[in-house]
Amino acid sequence: MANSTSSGSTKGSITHVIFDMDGLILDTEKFYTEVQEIILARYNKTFDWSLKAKMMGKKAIESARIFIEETGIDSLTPEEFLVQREDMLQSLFPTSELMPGASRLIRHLHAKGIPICVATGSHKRHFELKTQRHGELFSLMHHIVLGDDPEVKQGKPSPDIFLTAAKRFEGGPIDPQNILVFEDAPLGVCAAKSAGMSAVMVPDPRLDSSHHGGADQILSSLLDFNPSDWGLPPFEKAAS
Ligand SMILES: O=P(O)(O)OC[C@H](O)CO
Ligand SMILES: [Mg+2]
Repeated sequence: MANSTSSGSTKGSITHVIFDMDGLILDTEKFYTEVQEIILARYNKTFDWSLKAKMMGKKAIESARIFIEETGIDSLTPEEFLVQREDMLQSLFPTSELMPGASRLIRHLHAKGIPICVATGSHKRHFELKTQRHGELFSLMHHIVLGDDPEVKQGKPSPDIFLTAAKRFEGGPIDPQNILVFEDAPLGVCAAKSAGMSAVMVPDPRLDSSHHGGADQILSSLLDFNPSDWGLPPFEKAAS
């Protein structure tokens, strides 16, 4: 995938950064895919990325409803789908690994004094499991907004979660024009843009490019991010 940038974004005015978590900081989307494939097989159906694109980034119950609607599995309710996947997810999440370039970028921005936070559709119980091995890295975040936060009325693509995250920075609410969001999911990019923020998308390469619309910049990996493109302090060394 070629890296690309669209015009019209507010490059140079970025003062704050919001990170998505699943599929962006942590390589956890593969767990959701694996578990969905297992459940679909029970109903003689197969997984496809257009379904995943509609589910990624949403709150659990919202994505479960989409799963049932889109697959037409009428013998399963969204709540039962969540129960079926829970044991499998609970054993996979504690093994979560970082996505390439995530640690380097988070540590760099933190060291340069750029306020950073996380806005994830993931709820608290899953967040704790996923971040078990990464507590020190997540402690660099000024704050973390979770999908089950009472202020987040609707999941992505609603802007709720990003506007809540903008409020909670020191001196908040921060003007959305000064915020850069990193996202892997089409609905996440849509939420960031609806919030009036700039969005860098780092999509899974298997996601069809028709789902890339709306992002201000598309990257193959966080390792390819150049802070100077956005007026942020440059890395001192090239990525290794
Ligand atoms: O991509 P996130 O971090 O918003 O997480 C959302 C769900 O938990 C997984 O798609
Ligand atoms: Mg994500």
